[in-house]
Amino acid sequence: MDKYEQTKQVLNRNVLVVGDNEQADYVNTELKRYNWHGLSVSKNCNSKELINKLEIKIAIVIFSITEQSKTYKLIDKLKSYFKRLNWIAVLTDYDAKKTQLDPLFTSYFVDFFHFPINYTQLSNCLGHAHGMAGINTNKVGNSKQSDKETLIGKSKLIQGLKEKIEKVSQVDNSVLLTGETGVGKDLCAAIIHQKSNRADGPFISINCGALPEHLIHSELFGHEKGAFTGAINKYIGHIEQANNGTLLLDEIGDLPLNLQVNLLHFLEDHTIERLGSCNKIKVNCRIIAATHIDLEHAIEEGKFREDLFHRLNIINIKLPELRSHKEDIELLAKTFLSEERARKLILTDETLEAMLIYEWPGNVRELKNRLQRAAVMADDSELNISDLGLNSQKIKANALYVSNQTKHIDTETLLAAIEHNNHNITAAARELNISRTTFYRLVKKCNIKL
Ligand SMILES: Nc1ncnc2c1ncn2[C@@H]1O[C@H](COP(=O)(O)OP(=O)(O)OP(=O)(O)O)[C@@H](O)[C@H]1O
Repeated sequence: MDKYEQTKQVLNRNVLVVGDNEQADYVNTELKRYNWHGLSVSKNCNSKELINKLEIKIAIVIFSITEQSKTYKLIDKLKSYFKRLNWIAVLTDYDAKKTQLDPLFTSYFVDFFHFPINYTQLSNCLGHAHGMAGINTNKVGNSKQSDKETLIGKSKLIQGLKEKIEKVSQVDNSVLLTGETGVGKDLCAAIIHQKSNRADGPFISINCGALPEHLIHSELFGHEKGAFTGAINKYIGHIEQANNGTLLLDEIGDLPLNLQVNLLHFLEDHTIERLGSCNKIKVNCRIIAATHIDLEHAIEEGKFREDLFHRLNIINIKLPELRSHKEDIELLAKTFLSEERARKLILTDETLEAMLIYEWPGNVRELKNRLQRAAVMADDSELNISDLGLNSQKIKANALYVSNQTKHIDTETLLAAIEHNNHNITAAARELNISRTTFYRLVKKCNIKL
């Protein structure tokens, strides 16, 4: 790198600030005093808003503690644009005595702040994260191969999964990928596409849970100019964009019922109508749907159409939780670390042991995030347990929860959690530290009527 490039890199102190306008503007103004240039995006950011900010390496997201899981989804979505972004959280309503941070929190963020912000500390933290991200980006930029998606793991479960993927890629039927959050459903969908004879076509992915209900219809099916107030231009929807390729419908369980009908029609006759038009357009795309919820239970609850389920479920692949193939943890960890930075990072025996005891509720995503965070935070080349944000208490508590969960969380405990959380299943599952899928399974097993 010549002197000019070096200077440019030092001066390039850009930081993405994700949040509501007023808060983001306030943070940006303060950061300017420390020579940081904040580029704001809203929480409903679209691709146009993001595309000219791709050079950024660090980001701040401002959110309330009640929005933790929503924020993780947003970060996951942004990851498809910014592959190597180091995230810092700013909480609007943190109270050290009362606030309970979600177990996944430390796997998403390198650090967190709350109002009133100490901007000197925030600036130092940004400096550190920016420097480390610089090293990461250079490394990734050199390796074309890293763009290729691969499933890591030598266990029987992952080998079996690879074999299924191989078979499924050779046919053109719809596929339903199920499994807990972070087990690699999106990754498998991308691999199926890459291995199929549609590989030269587009791979389009849409998260049905991340879009407001009134936007999903036009996002999926497109619209004509003037179809509704605000439709200034024609818009080609995701299904049409995926013509000759593959469309991944992520979080299919969140698709509103009325759109489930439209999707079913599409799967039957492979034609769509853009909003505001009666013309049928033929589209040739393969559908892969993914969900971490129990769709059969959603059918019983009247939230998911049975006919659509059977259409999508022609091939069903259930991805294993990381805790059921712990023998892959070392390989996964070493591979992720080797992608992280130029300097070699070593896992000590003690760290590895702790990683094998921990039950990874957020699965491979959590493992990857914790290692990315550790790569930024570690003071030397040996990664220890605290660099991973795992202390021994947390590991034991987590192991206990999961072993309880797999043995017996009794009816009373389930009912109490449902009651405490005003029938909010996500919150009740979180209280018991189990996934929603497991929660529904247990509810079913205990014959509890929700
Ligand atoms: N076996 C694996 N080998 C390599 N990387 C993996 C593996 N499984 C998951 N990952 C990585 O873990 C992260 C999470 O995976 P992915 O987004 O595919 O999970 P998911 O099951 O779709 O989660 P969600 O239900 O929350 O959308 C990604 O970065 C993915 O590349």
